[in-house]
Amino acid sequence: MPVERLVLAARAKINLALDVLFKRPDGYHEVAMVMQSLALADKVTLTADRALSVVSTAPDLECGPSNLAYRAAALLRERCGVDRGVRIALEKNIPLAAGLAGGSADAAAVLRGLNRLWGLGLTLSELEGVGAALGSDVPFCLRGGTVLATGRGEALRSLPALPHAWIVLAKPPVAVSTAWVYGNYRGERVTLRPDVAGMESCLAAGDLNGVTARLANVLETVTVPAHPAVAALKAAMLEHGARASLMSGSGPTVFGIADNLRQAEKIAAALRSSTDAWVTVTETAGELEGEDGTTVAADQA
Ligand SMILES: C[C@](O)(CO)[C@H](O)COP(=O)(O)OP(=O)(O)OC[C@H]1O[C@@H](n2ccc(N)nc2=O)[C@H](O)[C@@H]1O
Ligand SMILES: Nc1ncnc2c1ncn2[C@@H]1O[C@H](COP(=O)(O)OP(=O)(O)OP(=O)(O)O)[C@@H](O)[C@H]1O
Repeated sequence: MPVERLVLAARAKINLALDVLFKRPDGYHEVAMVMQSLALADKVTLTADRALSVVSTAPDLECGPSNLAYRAAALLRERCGVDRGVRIALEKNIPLAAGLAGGSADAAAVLRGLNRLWGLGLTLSELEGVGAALGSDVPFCLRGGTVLATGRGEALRSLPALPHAWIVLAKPPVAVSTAWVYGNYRGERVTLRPDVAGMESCLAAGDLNGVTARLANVLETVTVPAHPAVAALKAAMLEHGARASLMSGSGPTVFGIADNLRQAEKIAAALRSSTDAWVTVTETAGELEGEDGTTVAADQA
């Protein structure tokens, strides 16, 4: 029976390391990043339809042709000469404009799902190529796990999985534009560059302490002065017992690494008096592949 409906997890990411090497002639910045998937996820439901449409649980999110999930479906349809549509329902659990790649994760889930729903037979590497045309974080969101991303973020090499870690996320009530952060980046203001090679060695050795000791993100030099709440949250994470804390991506979300679930819940509870906070856990790429069990046929929908 052909698949008529698919339910996919669109997982959030954090950047364990983010270095900016130089500004390229095409306007993008050359980066070196260690990226990590989280269990925190939007739920993306794809239902076969004649037209292309998006609905979402987030009242502030534009669901028309500018939505990244819509753009992903439209681009794949055009590239593969498909004459069908799809109804995309987004249950948004990842906060918007947070530095957690929520939109990119939705786009990646749509590409992965439509590859099956429309029977396209594209490889992961072909899907990553389509994803790169939508945004620099989309190829990573397709692959998942623990990954070294270079180029503008689209050139990927999978790394040994980060040892399972409990993560606390806290987002100050401000939205940060990624383009603004890169546009205001000045390399000369950076005092601490991430040791990406050292972090890779720690991952190969399964050394979580070594990874946490090397967390660094040069984009903090742009976002923190504009939003002091980010620095305050980083300090609060440590004060309440996190092993380490860092801003994710272009921010403003801060993540902390906790020793266990109990401690993570305790840190999140303490932070919730002043801001939104979530507890989640790291995910491996294998856990992403295992989602086929959520497929439902049309008559069960
Ligand atoms: C901050 C990160 O989220 C870290 O993972 C990514 O580097 C950003 O990825 P993204 O949101 O998918 O970014 P894109 O949608 O490709 O680009 C948004 C804007 O950010 C800037 N940008 C992005 C990526 C990059 N390597 N250099 C840049 O200068 C560009 O001005 C671009 O117009
Ligand atoms: N499906 C989507 N989900 C969330 N945001 C979307 C989506 N489609 C388009 N957007 C737009 O993209 C902007 C950035 O949202 P997103 O949640 O992806 O940010 P982010 O977490 O900072 O991403 P990144 O870490 O990749 O820079 C939002 O302000 C929103 O207008």
